[in-house]
Amino acid sequence: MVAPKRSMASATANHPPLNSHKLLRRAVPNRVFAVIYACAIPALFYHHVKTLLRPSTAATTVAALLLLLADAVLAFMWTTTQSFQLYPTRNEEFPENLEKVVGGTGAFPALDVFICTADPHKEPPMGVVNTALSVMAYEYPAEKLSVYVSDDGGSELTMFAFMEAARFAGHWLPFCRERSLVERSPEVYFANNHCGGTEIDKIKMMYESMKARVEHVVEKGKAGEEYINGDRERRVLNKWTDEFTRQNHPAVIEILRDNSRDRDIAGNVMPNLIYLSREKSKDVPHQFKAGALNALLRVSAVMTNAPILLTLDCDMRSNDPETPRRALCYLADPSTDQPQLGYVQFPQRFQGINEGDIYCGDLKRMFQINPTGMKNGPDYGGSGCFFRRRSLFGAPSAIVPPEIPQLGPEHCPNGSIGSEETLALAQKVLGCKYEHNTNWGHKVGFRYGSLVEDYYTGYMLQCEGWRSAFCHPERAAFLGDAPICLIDVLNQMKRWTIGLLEVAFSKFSPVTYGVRSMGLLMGLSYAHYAFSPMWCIPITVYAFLPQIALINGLSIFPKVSEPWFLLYIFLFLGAYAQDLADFVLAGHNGSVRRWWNDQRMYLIRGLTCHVFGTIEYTLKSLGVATHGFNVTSKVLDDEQSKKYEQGVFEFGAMSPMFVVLAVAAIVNLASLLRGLMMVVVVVVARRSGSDMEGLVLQILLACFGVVNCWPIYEAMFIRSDKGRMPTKVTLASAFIASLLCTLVSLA
Ligand SMILES: O=c1ccn([C@@H]2O[C@H](COP(=O)(O)OP(=O)(O)O[C@H]3O[C@H](CO)[C@@H](O)[C@H](O)[C@H]3O)[C@@H](O)[C@H]2O)c(=O)[nH]1
Ligand SMILES: [Mn+2]
Repeated sequence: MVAPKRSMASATANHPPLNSHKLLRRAVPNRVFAVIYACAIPALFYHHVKTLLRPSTAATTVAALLLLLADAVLAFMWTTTQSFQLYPTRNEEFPENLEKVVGGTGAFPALDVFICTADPHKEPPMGVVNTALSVMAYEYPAEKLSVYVSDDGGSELTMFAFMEAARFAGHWLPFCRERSLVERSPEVYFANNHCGGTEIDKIKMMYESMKARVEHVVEKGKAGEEYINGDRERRVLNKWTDEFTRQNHPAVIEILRDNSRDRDIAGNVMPNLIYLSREKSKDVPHQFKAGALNALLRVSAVMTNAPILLTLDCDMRSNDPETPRRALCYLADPSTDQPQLGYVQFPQRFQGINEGDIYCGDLKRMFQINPTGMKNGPDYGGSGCFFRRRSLFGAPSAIVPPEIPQLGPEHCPNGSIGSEETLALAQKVLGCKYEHNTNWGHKVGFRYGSLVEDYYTGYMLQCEGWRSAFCHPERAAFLGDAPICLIDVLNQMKRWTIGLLEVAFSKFSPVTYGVRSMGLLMGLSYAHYAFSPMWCIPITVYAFLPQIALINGLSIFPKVSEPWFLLYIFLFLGAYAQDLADFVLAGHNGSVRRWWNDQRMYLIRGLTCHVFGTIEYTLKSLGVATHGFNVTSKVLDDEQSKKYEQGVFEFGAMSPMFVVLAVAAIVNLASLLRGLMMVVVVVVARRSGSDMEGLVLQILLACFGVVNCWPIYEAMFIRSDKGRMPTKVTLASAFIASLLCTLVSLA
């Protein structure tokens, strides 16, 4: 599979390799294909110009102009995708050599783990607890491991859950180690291990009773007296006074486990576990997740200041206790460009995706395929990323020191994490006004200004000269929850659309600033995402224009007998075939069925979240509206889960996005029927098909649209369950569709 010439392993004369980086053989066909395709594109534009110059009616001119615009966007997007195709690589790690190279575990660097949560109702505390327990149980020296949980929900429910978890951890961690468990999230472990044994039963009961208590408290919205364990817990929960609200509260910081003091039931050191909720005030913008991460960055600097950090979303549990060692294969490798390696990104992988992955929840292209092709390493994905702390403080060559030395990456915290002095400073750096007139969010830490703070931060770090490494072991290092409800998926993508456009049209746009800072290919990679909302232009044009033209008997594409016809076929099939090949070759469930659903989601997004996100972005830029970070729900509704598992689309919500989808579905169906009728007339009347020749591409396109829209027809006309398309949406769409077709025919 690999071309040995370009392979680079990290071994030197002195030590065995920790990782290898190889160019895949498919680089050659990819490049050849890129050249051929690149020649076909100008031919298409030549054809467009010729069509435009021909004398024609107003309708055909408008159609030709729209097609030209759509194809120009497609050509731009194609160009950006080439940045992932020319250098496809594969990395491999050799953690078995780590001790030999670095020295024993005693020489491992300390590791601070950041877990973000923001809403106890959308992100159930038991899920967050499981994530935290799974990383506390990492196969890593406990005296070097600290887990920090940031709660932007400022919730006593989450606090309560963590006090319970801290106690349970004392039993759970030795249990995992003694048995060398691979699965260290108790929820998943107990769900998969039925065969008991007294000890397993005992700890399982302990877990179940903790879970019941936490869930009960969450349901009631308050920890009743009977759930509170001792004075200390009471004191902690008393911080939640009546004035304490989610948007307005003082900073809370609670050390739940302290590795200088606490031991598990087997007498081993336990990792630090720290809960914090930064100060919030309605008048001070809190910068969403980026703000939370910067608060974490500061508090951890004051307390432990580990040189390596791991960021995790609250639903991204560890699925492999060896993961930090894998990350060290890059971060501790003495033979790579050490000083420039800023972070190691593991792909976000998801649990509970249905067999066909109908909503493209895997986001395989974004998380698994594209990162392998980025020349300077992948972008930052928000979760499952090990950073070198130093990389968040300015370029590799020029450190940007924070406003107080205690926060700097080189500072050595002395004293215990619970000392009065440390806690006072921690409290101070959690203040909501702390960042005023500092570099936080601009030159230091996670970057502000985009709702996709992950993408933006990785981008800015790479512009500064940091590199990154992609680490994708066979067994997923982390597993998270993907939204399983179509409207949730679309709303998530709408938030991303807004965030990406914020970067695309900033002074740091990848096409200008990015290309200048990182070179053409890396600039294009980032441009591919920043401008991805532009997909909505060609997708909307191709979903409506040819179909409406067909209904009106207007030909807008070349005839079958013209050579241009073949050009269209090549461009379409060529792009699709390459896309399919990429998807399947990437492995990890790369079935043709999943690919088909993946491409359908591209079309759906193009008609919905990209359009609505762009509108919201524009309104925001004009100062008409604002938008926040709408946290994706991680709650699983039983009925919805069942539906999802069966692979049935869920439309049971009133949303303008569904109206657009339904209109497109109806227009495509009507157009296909009209086209087929015309064919039948030609055949029955035994006329020559020459006047049909110009409509063949349009009929094929309508057919493609209809096949893609199948779940929408089912939801509109066949299903009767709760997840069907609301009747109001269907009626409104039918009305709009007919209006659209009539208006055009009048024009
Ligand atoms: O004000 C906020 C908002 C969100 N979060 C946390 O951010 C994480 C991601 O939020 P989620 O609703 O799950 O967003 P997703 O769209 O699923 O997340 C993707 O997109 C985000 C950017 O939009 C990235 O931050 C994430 O890492 C990436 O997985 C969660 O742990 C939240 O608790 C906060 O801490 N504070
Ligand atoms: Mn998420």
